[in-house]
Amino acid sequence: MSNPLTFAVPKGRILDEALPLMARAGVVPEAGFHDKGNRALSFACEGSDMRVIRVRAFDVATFVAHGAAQVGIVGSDVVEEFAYPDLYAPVDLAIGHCRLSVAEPEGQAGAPLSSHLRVASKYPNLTRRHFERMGVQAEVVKLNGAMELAPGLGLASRIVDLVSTGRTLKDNGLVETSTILDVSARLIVNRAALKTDARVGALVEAFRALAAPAEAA
Ligand SMILES: Nc1ncnc2c1ncn2[C@@H]1O[C@H](COP(=O)(O)OP(=O)(O)OP(=O)(O)O)[C@@H](O)[C@H]1O
Ligand SMILES: O=P(O)(O)OC[C@H]1O[C@H](OP(=O)(O)OP(=O)(O)O)[C@H](O)[C@@H]1O
Repeated sequence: MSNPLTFAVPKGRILDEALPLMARAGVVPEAGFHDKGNRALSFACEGSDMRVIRVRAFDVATFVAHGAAQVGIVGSDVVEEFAYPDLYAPVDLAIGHCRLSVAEPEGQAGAPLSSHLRVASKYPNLTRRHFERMGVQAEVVKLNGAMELAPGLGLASRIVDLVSTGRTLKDNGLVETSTILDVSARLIVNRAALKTDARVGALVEAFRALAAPAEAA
């Protein structure tokens, strides 16, 4: 029998929307996966030679790019930030919608950009690339959360972070000044595994069929 196929999912907010899609594609982790007290990170799947691993969102891309997992689900923000050559994102799952945006303190918005800026973000590559396109050199202060605090505490003049409702920015006195990327969750696969393991191609087709818009009746 072949090795189990490893499917990586992020442990946080995409998961609730991803699980029903996964079930329709035949990926159903065993009951223990849903037990909040269970500290296991790897779960067998019902009726298939597959296992689901639960990791942090950025690590989903790393596991799949290195072939430690063959398939995964992750936001396009993460796919674009890493731009791993061995990672292929063939299906837009149309869940986990948000956007990656620049934000700054309310009173400062609209002021001209200087040629050098300090920006706080969890996305150093996308941030640098965005400001480069505008002829601005951005020094990125890498944070892993609570970016919204940075401008008020003098750590950076701007932030680049995910925005959905806009509530977090508003509650922290910031305004969105431009959008860098519209984000949704993607099915990702390891390119080599796609070529060598027919189960990977079959999963891509199963998710593609789910994501395709329903045909008019
Ligand atoms: N406000 C939001 N609205 C919708 N989708 C979001 C929002 N914030 C993040 N996302 C999506 O969810 C992903 C984060 O997923 P998740 O919360 O599972 O990560 P995590 O592994 O818990 O994160 P962390 O590494 O910060 O602990 C992001 O990469 C993005 O694609
Ligand atoms: O526009 P909103 O609907 O307010 O959502 C935006 C917030 O959601 C994300 O954080 P998350 O809740 O995932 O927590 P984190 O700070 O741990 O990343 C993001 O980093 C923002 O802080």
